[in-house]
Formats: sequence, C-alpha cells, structure tokens
Amino acid sequence: MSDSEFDIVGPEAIREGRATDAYFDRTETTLRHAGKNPHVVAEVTADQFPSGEFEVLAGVKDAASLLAPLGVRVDAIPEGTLFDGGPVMRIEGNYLDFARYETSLLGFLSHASGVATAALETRVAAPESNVLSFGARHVHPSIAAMVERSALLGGLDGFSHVAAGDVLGREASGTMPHALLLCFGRGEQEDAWQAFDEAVSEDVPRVALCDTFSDEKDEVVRAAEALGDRLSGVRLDTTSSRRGDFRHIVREVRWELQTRGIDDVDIFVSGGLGPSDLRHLRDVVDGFGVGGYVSNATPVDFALDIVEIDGEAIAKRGKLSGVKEVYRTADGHHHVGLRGGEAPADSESLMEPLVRGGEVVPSFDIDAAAERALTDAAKTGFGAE
Ligand SMILES: O=P(O)(O)OC[C@H]1C[C@H](OP(=O)(O)OP(=O)(O)O)[C@H](O)[C@@H]1O
Ligand SMILES: [Zn+2]
Repeated sequence: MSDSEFDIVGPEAIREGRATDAYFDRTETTLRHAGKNPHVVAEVTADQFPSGEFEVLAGVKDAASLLAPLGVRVDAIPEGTLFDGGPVMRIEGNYLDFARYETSLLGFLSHASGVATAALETRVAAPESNVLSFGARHVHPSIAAMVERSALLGGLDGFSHVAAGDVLGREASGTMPHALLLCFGRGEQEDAWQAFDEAVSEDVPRVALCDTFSDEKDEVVRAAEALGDRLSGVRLDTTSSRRGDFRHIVREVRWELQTRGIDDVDIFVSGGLGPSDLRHLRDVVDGFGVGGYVSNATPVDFALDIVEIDGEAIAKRGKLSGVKEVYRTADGHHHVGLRGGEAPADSESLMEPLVRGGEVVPSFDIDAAAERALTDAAKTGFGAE
C-alpha cells in the first residue's frame, strides 16, 4: 500500500499496467492457463455507424506513448480530427501484449476527447474572441495538464493552470480573484488594483476584476480612474444572483468607458459561461474565461473491441466484425468500410500509422491539431447554430 502524499495513480502504475480493471488480471491468468494468446485486431470506436454528431479526437499522444513499448502495431486518425463514427484507432498484436492497457488507453482518449470537443464548441461560438480555459479548479489536479492541453487542442487561446503550463511548455495566464479585492477590504478596490499594478511583473496585462463589492459600472470607472492608461482590461465575473442581463451590463460598461474617451480597455467576462452565452456576448466583449463547460465535459464513450482473431472477422453483439477503414467524403461526412474495400469517390482515408516497431510515428503539435479541428469543424458544420 503506497503511502504517497496524495491518493493519485501515478505514471509508474500506468506504465506497468496496474492502472487496469481487475478483470484483465483474471483474463491474463485464464488465457495463460489455457495457453491462448491469439493475434487480434482491436478497434477503438464510439459509434459503430457515422452519427452526424461530431467529436474531436484527443489524448492520442499519451495513448501512443502507452502502446509503443508493447510490441503492437497501431493506426489512428490524427489528433484534432473530428469523427462521428467508426474506429478512431486500430491495434494489431498478440492480445495479452496489450489487454491490460485497455483501461488506461480508453481513459486517455475518452476524457481528453470530451474536453477537446467542449472546447471546440466554445471556440466556434466566438471565433474572433480571446477564449481562455479557466476550469482547472473543477477537476482533480493530477489531470490539469490533460484538461489544458485538450482545451488548446479544441482551439482555445490559453489556460490558467501554472503546473499544466510547465508540462506543456506554455505560460499560464489569468487576471485576479475576488479574494484579492476582499483582502484589501470593502471600498478599497483602488488600493487592490494599484497594489497589483505595483507588484506584478510588467508582462502581465493589468486586467482589473470589477464586480466584488459594487456595481460593475461603478467599479470599472473607478479602475479606469485608478490605473489610467495602465489599465488594459476589466473582468466581469458577475455572480448569477446579480447577473440579470449580462449583455446590457457589458454595454453599460463599454458606454461609460467610451464616454470618457477610453477605447483601449478590453472587457472580459467569465462565470458559468457556455457556447450560447459566448454567441450572445461575442459582439460586445473582447474575451471570455470559460471554466466548467470545458473542464467538466463528459468523456467520449469509447470502447475497445476485438474485430478479428487470427485473420477471421469476429465481434460481440452490437459491434461490427472485420477490420475497418474510415473515410471522409467531400461533403465532410464520414464513411466506414471494410479494410481493402472500395473507398467512396472523392474521399480521404483517415487512419494513419501511429506506432511501428516500438516507435511512435507522428510528432505531436498542439497548434497543428487545433488547426485540424478548426478546419474539420468548418467542413462538417460542427457547432453551427
Ligand atoms: O464558472 P466557470 O465557467 O467554471 O468559470 C470559472 C471562473 C469563475 C470563477 O469565479 P469565482 O468562483 O468567483 O472565483 P474567483 O473569485 O477566483 O474569480 C473564477 O473566476 C473562474 O475563473
Ligand atoms: Zn470570485
């Protein structure tokens, strides 16, 4: 029993195959006892048939790292690709070489793909706006890097979690919490904003949180008067009990700034926002902090199913036997067919080599994957209202 500081399943357990469901231990014991370890092809699939409901594939980088040392051959559709049916990954090898890794494999793909899909929904809802991932507080700290990487892969512009930034090699960003204003006390907002301006390094934009004690309009005018042209933005995180017509509040704030000749102060909003809020506010605000809608996204319901054993097509009830290819047709839809079958006219086959000879084939670039997701979103009409 490990006496580690926190109850967290670490990378060692994942690598050793202990991050698995107990029935895979039983499976290994039983198959070894019976002298069975067939050569299989297994596919990761969410929907057997194209559903028209697209999701973003993410988590492929960690999945590749997990599978590479196992002596299996893996193909997958690239990270960031939108899919709506058929396999997203195919594993070929002796079943016992990878059986116990199913749990972690699906966990890597399911959770990250759910978060990336939610992030893309917010991205396409406000394509011109600055949208930051602020939801790390809602999830277990051990998965913050997955959440923030998936948010970037879904097209978001930045994130708030510092340690996730260490993992991703990117700078976390954010403004200031209500706790800062509270520590200076009621009526002392100017002192708080000015102390922030004096203390925080110059490269951090001066974005004042303006909704702690009094009306947003009042606090914004006071922040502008307190910081002058050092103020680069204001954040309104108006709590739901006071929110009313958030759009109207933002327009009042913009009016009070503009009537004072202040045109270069950005207005950011946050707090319980989802795609419909972003669509409703995108023409009056400059940026969004989106938290729970992205970080708390439902994982994609992937399953790993054997579809061929020793060259014979086979599948459990509810699944399609045989090794399949996935194609994207010219109209952005997907087509699933048996490997070796005829590809639809004007289609592209989506599966690419992921692991060969123990090596991960592709390099992984978050920005390229995000670009792919945005391109696919346009092709498929993803998130269109
Ligand atoms: O609601 P979500 O979409 O998850 O957004 C997460 C936002 C909202 C939250 O406000 P508070 O809970 O008031 O926290 P703080 O006082 O630190 O701003 C905090 O500012 C996060 O950045
Ligand atoms: Zn707050």
